[in-house]
Amino acid sequence: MRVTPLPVETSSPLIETHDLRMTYRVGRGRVLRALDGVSLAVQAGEVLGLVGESGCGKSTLGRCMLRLVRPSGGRVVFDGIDITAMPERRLRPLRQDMQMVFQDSYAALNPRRPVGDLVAEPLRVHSAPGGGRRNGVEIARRLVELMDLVGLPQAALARYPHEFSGGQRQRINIARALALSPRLVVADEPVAALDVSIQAQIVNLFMDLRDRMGLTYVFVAHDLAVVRQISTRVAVMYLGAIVELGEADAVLHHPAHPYTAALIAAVPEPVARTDGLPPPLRGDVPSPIAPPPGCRFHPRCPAMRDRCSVDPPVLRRLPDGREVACHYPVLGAEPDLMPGLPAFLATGPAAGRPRH
Ligand SMILES: Nc1ncnc2c1ncn2[C@@H]1O[C@H](COP(=O)(O)OP(=O)(O)OP(=O)(O)O)[C@@H](O)[C@H]1O
Repeated sequence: MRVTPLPVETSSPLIETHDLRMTYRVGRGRVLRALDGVSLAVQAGEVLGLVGESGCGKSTLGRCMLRLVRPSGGRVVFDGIDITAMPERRLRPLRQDMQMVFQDSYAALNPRRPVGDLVAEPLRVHSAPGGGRRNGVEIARRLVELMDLVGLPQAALARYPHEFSGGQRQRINIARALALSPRLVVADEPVAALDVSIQAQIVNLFMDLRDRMGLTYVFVAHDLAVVRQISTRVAVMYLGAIVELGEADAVLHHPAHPYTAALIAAVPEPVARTDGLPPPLRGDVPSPIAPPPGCRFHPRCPAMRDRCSVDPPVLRRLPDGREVACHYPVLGAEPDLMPGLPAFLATGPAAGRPRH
C-alpha cells in the first residue's frame, strides 16, 4: 500500500530548520559535528523520511526539531515560531503539538505502572484545549478512544507493559504520543526493533493514523523499504548533512546522489530498482570529528573526480525539483551514466575509482 499524498499547504511549513548545527565536545579539544548545516522544511500533512547510515545525524536532527535538545547553531521554526532558544516554560504549550515515538518500545514505559496510567499521563500533565485540567471522566473517555485508534482492546489499559509483545508496546507508545492530538510526530526508527511481519502492521498503523488525524511525520529509518512505503519526501543524510532531498518516488527510484544510489543498492531486495543497480557501500562512514575535506562522501564515491576532494558541494536544486549536494549528480543512476560504477561493483571503491 502506498501513502496517498494529502493536499499539502505550500505557504508555511509546519517545521523548518535553517542551517541547523549540533556539535559535541568529545575531549582533548575535539569537536564532533553531528549536524553541520541542515536546512529543510516539512509541510503539514507530509511524511518526510530521514535515511542514512548509522551515526549520520538522523536522531540528532529529530531531537533538535522537537527541541528535546538545544541545537548549537542555526534555527528551528515550528509553525512559524522560532523555538531554537525558547525556554522550557514557553515551549511547554507547544510540546502538545510535537511528539516523538522511539525505537525501544519498552524504555519509554515505566514497567511498574498500568498502561492506562502511562497513556493518561500527558492528559493529566497538560491542560485541556480550552484551558483547565481534564476530569477523570474525560480522561477515561479519551483512553478508550486512543486504544481504539491504535487497535488495542480496552482491557489493555489495566495491564502492564511486560504483558505485551513489542508490536503491542509500540502501539501503546503511539497512543501515548497521540493522546494530546499532536500535529507533528517524529518517529525515530519506530519499527526497527520489531519482527518483519509486525513492522508492516505498525507502518500501516502510522499511515492510517496520518490519514485519520492529518498528522505530519518526520520518519527516521535506515530501512529503505519502510521509508518508501510511508514517505512523501525523503531526505538522505551523510555525516551530519543532507545530500539529497526530494519526492520519495524520485529519490528512491532515480537517485541523483551516488550515496543514495549506493544505499538503495545495499538493500537485499531492492525497494525501487531491479536493473543495473550501483554497488553496495564499501567501507565505514568516516568520523564526524574529522570529516573528509571537499565532498564528505568522496573517499567512498565510485564517481569521484578531482574537484570532489577539495570543493564541498552545496545542496542545489535540479530541474526535477529535488535538491542534491553533488558536483556530478547522476539522474537515474544508470551504471553507464556513473563513471567507474561497473568496476566498483566488481572490486570495491579503491580499484573502481576512475583515474583523472
Ligand atoms: N550526546 C552525544 N555526545 C557525543 N556525541 C554524540 C551525542 N549524541 C550523538 N552523538 C554523535 O553524533 C553523531 C550522530 O548521531 P545520531 O544518533 O544522530 O545518528 P543516527 O543517524 O541517528 O545514528 P543511529 O541510526 O545509529 O541512531 C554520531 O557520531 C554520534 O556518535
